[in-house]
Formats: sequence, structure tokens, C-alpha cells
Amino acid sequence: MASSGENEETLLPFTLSRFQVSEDYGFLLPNPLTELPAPYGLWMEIASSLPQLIASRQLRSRLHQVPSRIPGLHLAHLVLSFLTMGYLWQEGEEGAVKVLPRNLAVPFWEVSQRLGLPPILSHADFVLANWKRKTPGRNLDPIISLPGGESLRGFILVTLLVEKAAVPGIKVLRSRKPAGARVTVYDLISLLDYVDPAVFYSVIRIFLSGWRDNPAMPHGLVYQGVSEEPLAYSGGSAAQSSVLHAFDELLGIRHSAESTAFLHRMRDYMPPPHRAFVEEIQRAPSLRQHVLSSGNGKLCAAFNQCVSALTDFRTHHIAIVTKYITTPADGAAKGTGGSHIFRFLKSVRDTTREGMISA
Ligand code: HEM
Repeated sequence: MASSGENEETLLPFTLSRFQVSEDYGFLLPNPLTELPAPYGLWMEIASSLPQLIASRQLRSRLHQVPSRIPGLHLAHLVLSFLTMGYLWQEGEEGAVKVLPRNLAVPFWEVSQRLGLPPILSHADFVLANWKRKTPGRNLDPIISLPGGESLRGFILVTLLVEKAAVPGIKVLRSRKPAGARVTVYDLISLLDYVDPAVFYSVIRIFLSGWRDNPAMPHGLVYQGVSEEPLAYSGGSAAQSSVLHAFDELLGIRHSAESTAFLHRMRDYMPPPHRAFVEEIQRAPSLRQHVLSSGNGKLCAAFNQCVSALTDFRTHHIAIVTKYITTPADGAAKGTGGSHIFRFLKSVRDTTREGMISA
């Protein structure tokens, strides 16, 4: 079923409301709000004393105290990204639209600019910002869902638990002290058994698809009111998670030029502070070099254990991708990010293994 945002736009009637012109108030904003919701209270408080603050020359110092972070932006991006994916893929791959309407595109673009995130659903939305406790201290649930039922919930939560399980490892990166807890990523990934491969392939994969290197949207997407030229962005993928990027950099893993180009492009989909974290580790003095030059056997063994765990994770992940993409697709593998996935995943796994220090 072909439905185009452009056609719908040309059919719209010439009504006042379409142009935000009121029947009763004309160009005036009807019934303007007089209070901002709680997080913006400080702006309101300062604004209501503007003449006094200017007269006493205190305005600048007061404004310097206002936090630059606008609360709620992550939730806004999460919501708009899910709405956008729903809008795009409502009719499946064959019925994708070419234009994102202005009322979604403009706020999504503005919120994305503020956060330094791309205007598409990324791992940062799908997983990092998309969790809540069902009851305080109890089970977790995604905040927003797409079609896919319990399989979608399982997929989001398992990926989230992998992020959580990596926390001791991330702390080591910062403090350089031993973690004291071993990441049980395999056990977590086994929980993917709750995700039905057929549902993943035919439903979840579609809603995570982007509009770059995607035959269903070869020309990208026009963000109406933002750009007349179509824009191309990759879909959501855990390749955008900072965890593996950080561990790769710490252990000095060097992937092939092609894989590195893809993985570095995925860094553009990370929240900028997380990208900066990964880059900081990349710039730090080489741990591998330190271990090598120490001549300490125990240190070498510990280092190799880390590389081996990372290799095993990637081997396990290849088996998962076979189960969830190759098998349901009957051999015609397509990546959620549109890469030649097996060549890529195996190359990344093999170059990880090559990071071992030989005795
Ligand atoms: C149903 C489960 C899963 C499927 C079908 C799947 C699929 C894929 C695919 C197709 C790629 C290639 C890049 C792309 O096309 O975007 C990829 C990459 C990646 N995935 Fe998954 N994935 C799954 C679960 C997970 C989980 C739970 C994690 C853990 C956080 C994860 C971590 C990664 C990472 C880190 C990469 C980048 C390649 C690497 O660094 O080895 N994936 N995945």
C-alpha cells in the first residue's frame, strides 16, 4: 500500500488551524500558558523578576546559575524516535513512506540537535533510555514499545542487562582497580531464548531498520521542514553500544579498515559524552604495550583472559545472529544496520582473537 506524506500534504484543506491561526484569536496565541512545568521553574522564576534583576544588575549572575541541560530531552528523543519508526514502518517494508511530516520531523530534529544524537531510533533510545522499574526495586520494563510483544520486551531487556553487566568493567576503565565481579554475558544472552526468531525477523527487525543502505528506502528520508534533500541514517543496533567499543580500545584490538569504518560510523549514534569516553580510552597510553613491556606472566595471562572473553562473546553473538536472522530469512541474511553481517562479524571476532599476547 503506497501512501506518501507528500500526497497527503497537497490534499490538506486550506484551514486556519493548519497554519496555527485561531478562529477566535487570529495570529494571537490562544490562552497562553502562564506557568512552565516543574523542571523549567527556574526560568519562570527569573523571568518574573526580570525588571528588578536588570535594575540591580543581577540578571547575568542569576542566569549563569541556570543548568544548561534541559530535563526531559532524552525522553523526548526516545518518544519521537519510536513514533518515527512506527510511522515509517506501519505498512511494512513495502509501504515505507519517503517523507516524515513536519509535525514529527521538526521537533525530532531539534531535540536531536540538542542531544547531539541522530534523528532516528538508536541504541541510546531503544535500550539506554528505555527502562523503568515495574514496581520500586523490582522487575524492569521498557518505557515505550513497538510491535513484537514479549519478544520485543525480551530483546530490549536482555540488551539492557548486558549493558548493566558491563558496569564493573566500565568502572575498571575509570579507576584501573580490579572489578571484583565477572561479567556473565553468556548467561544473559541465553535469556534471548524468550525472543522468538520469527517475530524478531519479521517484525522487530523491520521496525529497527534505518534509511541508509536499505533497499526498502534507497533514497533516504525527507525530514519535512528540516531538509528538502533526503537524509540517510542507519537503524538501531547494539553496534552503537559504547561497551564493546570501550573494551576494544582498552585492549588495543585493531579491526580491519572496513570494519573499523563501520564501527566508527556507529559512534556517531552514541550520546556525545559516551563517544568522548571511548575516544579518551583510545587516546590513553596503550595497556597492551604496558603489559608487553612488563614481562609479567600473570599480567599477560590476565590480559589474554580479557581478550579471550571478548572473542567468546563475539563467537556467541555470531551464533545468535544465525538463529535470529539467517535461519528465519532462509539464508538471505540482512543486518539491522544493513552491513554484510557475517563477513563483518567474523572479521571483528577474528581480529579480536589476534589481540592476544603470545607467550
Ligand atoms: C536477537 C539478538 C541479536 C541480533 C539478531 C543481533 C544482530 C546484530 C547484527 C546484524 C549486527 C551487525 C551490525 C548491524 O547490522 O547493525 C550486530 C552487531 C553487534 N551486536 Fe548484535 N544482535 C543481537 C543481540 C545483541 C546483544 C544482546 C548484544 C549485546 C549488547 C549485541 C551486541 C552487538 C555488538 C557489540 C555488535 C557490533 C559488532 C561487534 O562489536 O562485535 N547484539 N548485531
